[in-house]
Amino acid sequence: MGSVETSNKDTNGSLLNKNPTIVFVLGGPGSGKGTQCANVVEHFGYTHLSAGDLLRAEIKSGSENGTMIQNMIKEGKIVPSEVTIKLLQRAIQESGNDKFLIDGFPRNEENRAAFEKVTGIEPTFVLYFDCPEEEMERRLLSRNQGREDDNIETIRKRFKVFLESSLPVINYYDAKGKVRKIDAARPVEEVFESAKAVFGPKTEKA
Ligand SMILES: Nc1ncnc2c1ncn2[C@@H]1O[C@H](COP(=O)(O)OP(=O)(O)OP(=O)(O)O)[C@@H](O)[C@H]1O
Ligand SMILES: O=c1ccn([C@@H]2O[C@H](COP(=O)(O)O)[C@@H](O)[C@H]2O)c(=O)[nH]1
Ligand SMILES: [Mg+2]
Repeated sequence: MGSVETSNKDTNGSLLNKNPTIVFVLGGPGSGKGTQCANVVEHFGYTHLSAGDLLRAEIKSGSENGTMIQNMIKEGKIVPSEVTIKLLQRAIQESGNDKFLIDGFPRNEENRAAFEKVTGIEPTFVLYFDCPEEEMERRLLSRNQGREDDNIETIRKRFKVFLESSLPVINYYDAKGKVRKIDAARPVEEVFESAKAVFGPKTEKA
């Protein structure tokens, strides 16, 4: 595993020069982050980067970190920041866009601090999909996408990690006035109406 690149013009110049809009999309497992990001992409022209999807693609690619990532995902654990941040940086740079929904990251305080240090970027705001555990559990158990972590044992571990490690990140940004909290326990269309209000008519594609 390599070290995290430090913030400087050579490694991050193109990222910083574009001064991208970054929205962190957070919420418990199964709260509907991916579902709503797809809607936001459609309406507002953002690029959706799911950290979990990038990690799963890394496993499939046969990367040297693949086995480690796979084991951590099976246990619901958080992959080291340096791995996830490198994948995000690469995806941002390859996208050609300047506005991003970063879904499911940062997952803990270390992720958050490392991302800000490496990229020099703070999110414009944080979209937080708030949903009760019973509803998230129901959704995950009927998702049927063949995810190795959608079983009750791993789901419980993921809920625990969310409460202990990810909620503090949301609280950190809340204290800075950056959190836009949405009641995600409603039908998809209603949740999206609330999300639309956050992004606002000014950024909607014609
Ligand atoms: N508002 C909703 N009402 C009912 N079902 C929903 C709603 N939003 C999403 N779902 C369904 O719940 C499941 C989980 O949704 P999704 O994959 O978007 O969640 P997620 O937050 O990205 O989960 P994860 O953190 O595990 O990646 C999917 O099967 C999706 O179709
Ligand atoms: O920043 C991240 C994002 C994800 N993980 C690991 O992946 C799984 C699945 O993530 P989803 O967002 O539900 O797709 C998660 O439980 C972690 O094990 C990560 O380590 N860091
Ligand atoms: Mg998801």
